[in-house]
Parts: sequence; C-alpha cells; structure tokens
Amino acid sequence: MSVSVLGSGAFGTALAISLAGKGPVTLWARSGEQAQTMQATRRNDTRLPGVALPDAITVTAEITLACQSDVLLLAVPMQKLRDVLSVHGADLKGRILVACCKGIELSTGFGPIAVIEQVLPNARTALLTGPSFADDIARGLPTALTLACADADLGTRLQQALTTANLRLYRTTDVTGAELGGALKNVMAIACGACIGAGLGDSARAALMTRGFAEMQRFAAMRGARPETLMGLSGLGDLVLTCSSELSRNFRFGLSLGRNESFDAATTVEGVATANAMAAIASAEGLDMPICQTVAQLSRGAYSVAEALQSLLNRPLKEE
Ligand SMILES: NC(=O)C1=CN([C@@H]2O[C@H](COP(=O)(O)OP(=O)(O)OC[C@H]3O[C@@H](n4cnc5c(N)ncnc54)[C@H](O)[C@@H]3O)[C@@H](O)[C@H]2O)C=CC1
Ligand SMILES: O=C(CO)COP(=O)(O)O
Repeated sequence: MSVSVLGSGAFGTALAISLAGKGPVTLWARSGEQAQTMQATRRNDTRLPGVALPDAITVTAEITLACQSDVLLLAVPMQKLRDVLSVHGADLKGRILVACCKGIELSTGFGPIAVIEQVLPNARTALLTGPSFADDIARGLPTALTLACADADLGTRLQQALTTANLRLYRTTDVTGAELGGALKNVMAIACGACIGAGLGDSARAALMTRGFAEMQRFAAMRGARPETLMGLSGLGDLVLTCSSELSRNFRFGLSLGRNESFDAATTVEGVATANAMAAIASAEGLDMPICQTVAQLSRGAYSVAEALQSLLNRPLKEE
C-alpha cells in the first residue's frame, strides 16, 4: 500500500519520516512555499527542528499528486479537518483515509471519523492514535500506537502497512473508544498543567489524572465504547504521557494558565475546543464531567485557577 501524509506539521512530518524507512512517502503541505523549502532543505524547521527528512520523502503542495497513494494519513488539527475534506473532497474520493487527529469538533460534537463520513460518505476510514510525541517518532525512538478500524480486514492491512521499525501498531475495531481516549486525555493534560503551574503539587495531579480517567470512562461508556479500549494505549497510555510531560502542548498550555502567563496562540492545543465540546455534550446528557467542565471554563477565562480548584473541592462528597 502506498502512503501519503496530508499535513506537514509536527505529527505529519514525524509519521512521514518513520514511514520513509519502508518506502517512498509523499508529504503534502498546504503552502507551496513551505513545501518548496522543506523539499530543498530536507528539514521542517518550524515544527520539527533538528531532524533531517530522509530521501524517500517527497514534499509537495500538489494535492492531486499526494492523493495518488492508496492510503492518506490526515495529520491536521481536529478543528480544521472538515475544511481539508471539503476543499479537497474530489481528490480524496476513493482513498483510504486514516485520521491522525485527536479531538472533538466543537460545532458538531463529532469525532474525526464521523466528520469524514459526513463529508465523504463512501470513504473507507481508520484512526491512528495513542501516546507518541512527534519529536520521539522523528528521532526513531520506540512508540506504540492504536490503529482503530471498524472494518477488521482493512484494519489488519493498515496495521501491516503503517507499522515501522519504531512504530508498533496495535489493532482494534473500537473506533469510538480510540477516538475518545485521544480526545479526552488532552483535556486532562490541561487540568494537570494548570495544577502544576499553580504549585498545587504532584499529589493533586495524581488525583486529577485518576478522577479525569473516571470521567473519560464515563463519557466513553455513554457513547458505546468498550471499557478495555480506554485501558489501552489510546486512553490510559496517552493520559499518562500527556499529563506528565512538558513536551505536551496541552500540558504546557495548562502550565501557562496556572502561572498566569501568556501562551503562543499559534500552537496547536486540541484540548481547548474538545473541553468545550465535551462540556456542552455532558450538560445536555446530564453526565457528571466536573474536570472537563472546569477546563472549559478555565480556557474561556471564566474561572481563575483558584476558583477552579474551589469549585472542584466544594463538590458534594461521594463514593469512589
Ligand atoms: N505533535 C504531536 O506530538 C502529536 C500530534 N497529534 C495530533 O496530530 C494533529 C496535528 O497536530 P500537529 O501536527 O502536532 O500540529 P501542527 O500545529 O504542528 O501542524 C498542523 C498542520 O496542519 C496544517 N493545517 C492547519 N490547517 C489546515 C488547513 N485548513 N488545511 C490544510 N492544512 C492545515 C498546518 O499547516 C500544519 O502543517 C493534532 O490533532 C494532534 O493532536 C497526535 C499525536 C502526536
Ligand atoms: O498527543 C500527543 C501525545 O500523544 C501530543 O500531545 P500534545 O498535543 O499535547 O503536544
């Protein structure tokens, strides 16, 4: 199966580098200037500095060229996915589309697979998600991810095609569980960053991760996900990674909230829109998601970290 990656940010570039160890990969950048620079310099200095692009990668801004591959990895931010699919629908038609984004669309409450299926109803879809920093993948460090595909046969073929020397893929047919694990852990990472930034300590962070995980499981169960999926790489695995490392942009965004510092608005922080989307769904469904609701309020500036802490601690006492 030939592979292209659409989206030349940190994750798209890292995936292309890893896959290039197996054969030619086309990496699509939306900006012609960026594609030319990357193709000439063999680097992505804006998103992944210090890593060389192997010769097997061709960087192009020609979407038609990129869409000639059998499998297209969609490595764009969640809130931009619909735009990319709508603008390039004619080229994407008939290809296998693997969403690599983590989040919930704010305007619809949909995960990436539902967005793809709404815009391109006959698409064959899968999701690649799990604990992995782009920088680690690009430097060849070992990583394990989840490949979720409702079609078990296609999932098996994609698992073979996308496993690389440093990227070990596990397979599931539980797309909903895999999507929600990746989306919700970002919200919890913001909460944990805010907790550490405000100097509340590692014990408080452990409490947030644990109670946050309970929220993730509750939400996923409501959506029909399998409980064991949340216990896996996309869920517990990604929660642990993102809530405990300053390499995470969501965690760093939380840190800035906790420290009352500014944060670069151009940085992709998927957890903000996802927290707001989840909070709205939880309210509508009457589901108890206090950490998610608090992160949504914090991210909108409706709460200070001190107020957020009080609102969480003042909740009625309950059974674990
Ligand atoms: N960076 C990481 O370590 C990881 C990222 N991810 C996920 O991958 C997704 C992408 O993240 P990153 O690559 O890190 O973000 P990024 O900010 O580094 O790159 C985003 C890319 O999307 C492109 N883009 C944005 N809007 C677009 C549009 N309308 N049309 C075409 N292209 C557009 C940008 O030009 C940029 O190349 C996110 O959902 C993230 O959660 C998943 C695992 C690891
Ligand atoms: O998803 C990631 C790690 O699995 C990357 O996390 P951030 O988007 O918070 O940097």
